[in-house]
Amino acid sequence: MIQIYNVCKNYSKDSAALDQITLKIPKGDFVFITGPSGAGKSTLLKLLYAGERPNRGQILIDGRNVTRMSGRQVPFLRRKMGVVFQDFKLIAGRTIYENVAFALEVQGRKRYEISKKVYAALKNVGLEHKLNRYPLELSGGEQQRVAVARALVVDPMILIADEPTGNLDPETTIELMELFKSANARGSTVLMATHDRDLIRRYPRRIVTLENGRLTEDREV
Ligand SMILES: Nc1ncnc2c1ncn2[C@@H]1O[C@H](COP(=O)(O)OP(=O)(O)OP(=O)(O)O)[C@@H](O)[C@H]1O
Repeated sequence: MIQIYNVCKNYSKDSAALDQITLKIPKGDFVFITGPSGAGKSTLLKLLYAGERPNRGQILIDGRNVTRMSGRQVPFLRRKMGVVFQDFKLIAGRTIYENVAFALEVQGRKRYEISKKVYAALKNVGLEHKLNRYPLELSGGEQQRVAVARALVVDPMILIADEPTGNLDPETTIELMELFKSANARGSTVLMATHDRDLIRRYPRRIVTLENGRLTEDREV
């Protein structure tokens, strides 16, 4: 369960990126965060993985107060999360295998367990045959599928995706949505920021709309 109470975030004194946001997201939900450019979508997601801190308000994830977490506790919070970005954010100097294995290595998992899980995660996105390649040798759609494998390899409690389909063609977008749907069916709570109205129509889910940092709509379709 994610509980967001009265959260405000200002990057500068005169404008609020988020203004008094209150939101409850039960375990297993699939939520689209939508709204115009600059509405605060990315900021809201960043607060959840402690990439930014709110100026006011509280965020509880599974009963733990993210807003009060020390820097040392943040990596433990992130172990429960998979994050996917529009620009993939793969490490260029590491192979596909190494990119996906990284999160498990940080968790101190055993070598054979890592290789089993990485292979399964890459197979799930149809890229097990490219595990020795480097990110820049792959197409954009393939790179995003690696990023999804990296996010899902930890069996995340929460999958956070910030405009993940922004650089993808329509077919790859559908493949990615199907991967998110099955992760959700396996129990991950999914939060996905998107501008894409067609996508939201195609995959009817809970829709949270932000405008100018305010929550203007929260509906289930
Ligand atoms: N690091 C930052 N420093 C200063 N201002 C920022 C920073 N990040 C975001 N902002 C501002 O906060 C507001 C919300 O930005 P945010 O990126 O959360 O919006 P968004 O809805 O995700 O937009 P987009 O759809 O264009 O990505 C905007 O006015 C933006 O300019």
